[in-house]
Parts: sequence; C-alpha cells; structure tokens
Amino acid sequence: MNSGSEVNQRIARISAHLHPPTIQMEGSSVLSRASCRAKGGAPGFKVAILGAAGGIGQSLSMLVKMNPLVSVLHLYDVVNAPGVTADVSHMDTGAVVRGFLGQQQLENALTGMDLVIIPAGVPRKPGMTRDDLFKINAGIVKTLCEGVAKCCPRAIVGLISNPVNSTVPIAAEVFKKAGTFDPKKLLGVTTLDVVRANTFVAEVLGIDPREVNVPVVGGHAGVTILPLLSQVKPPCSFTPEEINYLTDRIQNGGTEVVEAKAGAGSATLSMAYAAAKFADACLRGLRGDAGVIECSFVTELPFFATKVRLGRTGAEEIFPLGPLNEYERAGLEKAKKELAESIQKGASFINK
Ligand SMILES: NC(=O)C1=CN([C@@H]2O[C@H](COP(=O)(O)OP(=O)(O)OC[C@H]3O[C@@H](n4cnc5c(N)ncnc54)[C@H](O)[C@@H]3O)[C@@H](O)[C@H]2O)C=CC1
Ligand SMILES: O=C([O-])CC(=O)C(=O)O
Repeated sequence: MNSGSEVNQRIARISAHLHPPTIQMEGSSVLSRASCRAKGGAPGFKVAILGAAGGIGQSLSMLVKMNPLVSVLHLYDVVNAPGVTADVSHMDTGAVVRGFLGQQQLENALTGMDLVIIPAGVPRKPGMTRDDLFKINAGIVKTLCEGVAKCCPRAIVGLISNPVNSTVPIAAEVFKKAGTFDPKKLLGVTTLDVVRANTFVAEVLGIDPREVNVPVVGGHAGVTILPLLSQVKPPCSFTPEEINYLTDRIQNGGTEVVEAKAGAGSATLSMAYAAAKFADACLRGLRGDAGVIECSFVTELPFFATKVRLGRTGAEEIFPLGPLNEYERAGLEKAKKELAESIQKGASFINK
C-alpha cells in the first residue's frame, strides 16, 4: 500500500508533466525556463504589447505571434496577462512569448524592445465620443510612456489608445520631458481608417478590397478623419452622392461598430488586424525593406496623419498631402480646427 504522502508526490509528478512550466510569466515561481533547451535568441525583432489582455490586445497578440519577423513577444497588462500569455505561447510559431502582470513588471516588459504597441485603455460605449475617454486614458498612456522613456527609449511606439488625437501629444510631451523624444519613433495608429476606407470604397466600386488603397489623413476622430478619395488607387471617380456616403461612413466607422456592439465596447477584431498590419510595416521598415509606406499619425507638421515611409529609424520620410480637390480642402480646414484643440488638450495634460 502506498502512503498518502507517496500518492500525493506521484500526483504532483504526473501533474508537472501534464502542466509543463511553459508559461513564461515574469516572477513566477513555477517557472523553470532554465531546464528547457530553448534559449530564445532567434533572429528577429522584440515587440511588446501593453494592454495585451484586452479586446484588441488578445487578438493582436495572436496575430503578432504569427509574424515571422518577431523573435520575442512581451505581453503586458494589469489583469489577465498570465492567461493570455499561456494561451498565445502554445502557438507553434517562432516568437518566444513572455507575460508581465501589473505595474511592478512594466519595466521588465519594456526592456530591450524594438517596437511597443499600446492598446491599453477604456473603449467607448454608445453615446460617447473618443474625447470622453481622455480622463481615464490620458493617465494610462502617460504612465506607460514614462516606462518606455526609461526602458526602451529607442523603440518605435505605436499608440492605439483613444483619443489618439490627444494621446499622441501626451506621449510626445512625456518623451520630451524625459529627453528621449524622437519624432520618427512616435506614431499614432490610424491604420483602421485606411482598412475601412479600402473596404467601403471597394464595396462601392464592386472590386476586391485588396486592390484598393485609399490615403486617409488628418486625425482619428470624426471630421478629423479625412479620406482623400481623389487619390484612390487604382484611379477611379465617384459621384457626389458616393463621395458623401463614403466620407461619412469612413469618418463614422468607429461609431458604427460601437453602436452595433451596444455597450460591449468598440472595434477590436478589425483593429487588431489593422494594428498587426501596422506592426508588420514597422518591422519591415526596421529590417531595411524599401518602399514601406503607410498612413500614420506623426508628430511633425505638427501632429497629423499622413503617408509616411517607414525605415530603419522609424518614420523617415513624411509625404505631402498631394493635390486636394475643393471638397477635400474644405474637409481639411474642419479637421485642422478640431485637431488643434485635441493636440492642445493632450499637451497641456503633461505641461499643466
Ligand atoms: N486607434 C484606433 O483606431 C482604435 C483605438 N481603440 C482604442 O483602444 C483602446 C483599447 O480598446 P479595447 O481593447 O477594446 O479595450 P479593452 O477594455 O477590451 O482592453 C483594454 C485593456 O487595457 C488594459 N489596461 C488598462 N489600464 C492599463 C494599464 N495602466 N496598463 C496596461 N494595460 C491597461 C485593460 O486591463 C484591458 O485589458 C481604447 O482606448 C479604444 O478606444 C479602439 C479601436 C480602434
Ligand atoms: O470608435 C472607437 O471608439 C474606436 C475607434 O477608434 C475606431 O473604431 O475607430
């Protein structure tokens, strides 16, 4: 007969096999990475996602884990990081995944990163504007960017947290204060506006969205989102009704999702897809690929989403808007006015 303690020991041994310690949570006592032969270190880039357990963060973590350019993926959140890390780490793709939970692990999450994507923060509910999120998200972005300034000041930062028109200026001021500001490295993620514009234009034209490229400039809220329908590729023309319909749908795409979700948040899946595209473009730029061109909210001009060329040092070239028609020029004036207020609001949050 086995004694009770022998049985317990056998159960412990068996369960150690059933639950091998592969969840690489920072500071976890059950970890024994040292006992594994894999040491990481494969060629590739190191990417951190801050807010990885959220609606965007989870899908984005999965998509970034699938990117062959990524060798190390750090998943940070203030809740549920262990679960998401365990889950994503079982995918048989190259990137080594490590999880980080809570503020005391932020610095370890950020150290050595090449690219930091930030979808941390609260999303909208029906009836809210993106600006209504400022109160909560401004402080979250400030804290996370202070971490970036301290631990990976040379990383490219892709800011998703809303209101982007104000959170990017907040990040810029945090980096300026820390003496680490590099305008090439700070980008607001507006890719979802381009993704939506491509989809809606393709629908109107009856063509494949993968063949369409719509530049969307300005900012990321309402009238500040300015699709340049006169510069669509492949070249095409629209009726005035089509232009009104498309401009309105692209500018209000976020609200369309918020209302359809009826209180359960805002766009997460299409946003994760867009952010994964954005991250891939940044990494191709860092690798030195030629001709990586994306629309993104940059801090020069100052603060404006426009076409940029991504390279080894970030947004290396900012393209002019190109010829605008009268409709677009009027839209630009409206966008500039609202943008100026949002930028000012973000900057003065830091320089109060
Ligand atoms: N730029 C864009 O095009 C888009 C931006 N967004 C914005 O992205 C943000 C996130 O949206 P969802 O993922 O749907 O929200 P969510 O609520 O599902 O997830 C947010 C995550 O952030 C985490 N978080 C909160 N405070 C944090 C902190 N101090 N440090 C680290 N993580 C923290 C939460 O624990 C949560 O897991 C929102 O502000 C939303 O408005 C959403 C869609 C598109
Ligand atoms: O609309 C929102 O609140 C989320 C967002 O930025 C978008 O979907 O474009």
